[in-house]
Amino acid sequence: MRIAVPRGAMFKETLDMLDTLGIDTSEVRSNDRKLLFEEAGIITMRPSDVPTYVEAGAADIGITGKDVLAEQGGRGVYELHDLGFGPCTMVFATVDGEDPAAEALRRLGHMRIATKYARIAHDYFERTGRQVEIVEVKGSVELAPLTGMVHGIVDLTATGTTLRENGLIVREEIMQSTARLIANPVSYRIKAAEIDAVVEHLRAG
Ligand SMILES: Nc1ncnc2c1ncn2[C@@H]1O[C@H](COP(=O)(O)OP(=O)(O)OP(=O)(O)O)[C@@H](O)[C@H]1O
Ligand SMILES: O=P(O)(O)OC[C@H]1O[C@H](OP(=O)(O)OP(=O)(O)O)[C@H](O)[C@@H]1O
Repeated sequence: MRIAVPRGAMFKETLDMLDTLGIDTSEVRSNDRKLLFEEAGIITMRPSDVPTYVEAGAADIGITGKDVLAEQGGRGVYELHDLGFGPCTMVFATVDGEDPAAEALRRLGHMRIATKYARIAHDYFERTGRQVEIVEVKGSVELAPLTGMVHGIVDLTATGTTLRENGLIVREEIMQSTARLIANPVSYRIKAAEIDAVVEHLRAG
């Protein structure tokens, strides 16, 4: 069985979880640049690429954030288990101390929002009856409103440090996210016993 493992924020806890399944992750831990670990059956990548590899069957199962799955909605993968780690919240945030009257007026019109999560942001504002123009950025989203380029951001927060350090405050919470175990639908049938054993083990905690 091949497993798609996200590097970055969920990397260490993912490897700790795989250890509990009896998978030897020592080579992965000691190798920053290598991507495919044949013996352990692990391939490593950015969290947002995990659904792509799992959907294509290049990995049988994978670990990624609920936020990633929401943003990429409609992927052909099964979501098997909430792993609980990697908690964070998708929020709408703006510059602190802004004039409430100006904000109320703007809500009647058109807001410009910077985000890496265009679909989540678009759907959220549409659902709540507001028109927005989405400005897609690749990272450090918190910078965008400080330059006046946008009125607010939709981004993940965990400790709140990044927002605070940049003078931004949470206006609205959009969704909670944690790491999820996903599976390729064909693998889920062909390797049912193996994958079921993993899920059972995780459910048992
Ligand atoms: N404190 C956190 N901040 C941001 N993301 C977190 C946090 N804790 C867990 N996560 C999860 O980790 C993912 C982001 O991980 P990371 O920052 O390593 O990725 P990235 O380099 O931004 O890659 P990508 O381009 O795939 O989003 C999020 O999608 C989320 O599910
Ligand atoms: O609330 P905090 O604990 O401060 O964490 C939130 C920050 O972490 C993430 O950024 P990441 O490090 O993934 O970089 P990015 O902005 O380039 O995506 C996220 O986009 C926030 O910027």
